[in-house]
Amino acid sequence: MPSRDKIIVALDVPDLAAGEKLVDQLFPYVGMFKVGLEFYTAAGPAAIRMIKERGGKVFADLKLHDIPNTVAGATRALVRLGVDMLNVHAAGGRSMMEAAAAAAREEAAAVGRPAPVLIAVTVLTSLDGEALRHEVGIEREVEEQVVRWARLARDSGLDGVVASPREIRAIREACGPEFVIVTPGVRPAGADLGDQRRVMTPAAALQEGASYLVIGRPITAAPDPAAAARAIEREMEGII
Ligand SMILES: O=c1ccn([C@@H]2O[C@H](COP(=O)(O)O)[C@@H](O)[C@H]2O)c(=O)[nH]1
Repeated sequence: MPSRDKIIVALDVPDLAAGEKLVDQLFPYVGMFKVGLEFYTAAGPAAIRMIKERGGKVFADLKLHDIPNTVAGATRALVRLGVDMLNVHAAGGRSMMEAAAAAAREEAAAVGRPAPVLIAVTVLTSLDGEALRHEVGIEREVEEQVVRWARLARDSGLDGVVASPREIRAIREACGPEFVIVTPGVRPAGADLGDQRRVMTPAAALQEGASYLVIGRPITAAPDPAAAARAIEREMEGII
């Protein structure tokens, strides 16, 4: 897979015009874009349609987390919008994830499209072990909790997980080579970490076995986003 197809650019922008500008700058170099909470809340389904109209793929990073019936309904709506990947929180449990998987499968068949890749968010990459234990109240090491949720996601019929690059090896060992591992928390050497806590460079994340890298601010906040994306791709070329 060429490196451009391994990168998912996080469009964390306040309005449709800002999203359009970035997609127009980046689409030749990046194949998939992530619409997350900020962009979707600001622009709604138009954010997804704008990317699809330009030929890009969409990861709807809405981190669904609710009772199974509600998550199934939201999943069906996202499938109808034509997203290529979407996610739910593993913390929602088995019934919720099974409901999402069934809804994705059934709605995709009903509209005659391939089912989107369905993944579960594990431990947010902004949390370190200290915060997981003392703030969230989970008395396990981060890696152990991530693998626990990855197994649950797999057993609930999901295709993969969102996790930090630091847990990739353990997830691969537990869930196998076909399991999709999407990793935010990616920072080129020397880049500002911002609110991220569990990070690796793009090349290191790829070497660990990531399926896709989610990269936002190191590309979108750069003076020339296309140049920043291409520099990251060049760093990755040597690994693929
Ligand atoms: O654990 C998670 C889950 C999702 N994200 C999202 O990824 C991007 C990362 O953006 P950067 O600017 O590269 O930090 C962002 O949209 C998050 O909502 C995550 O970071 N960690």
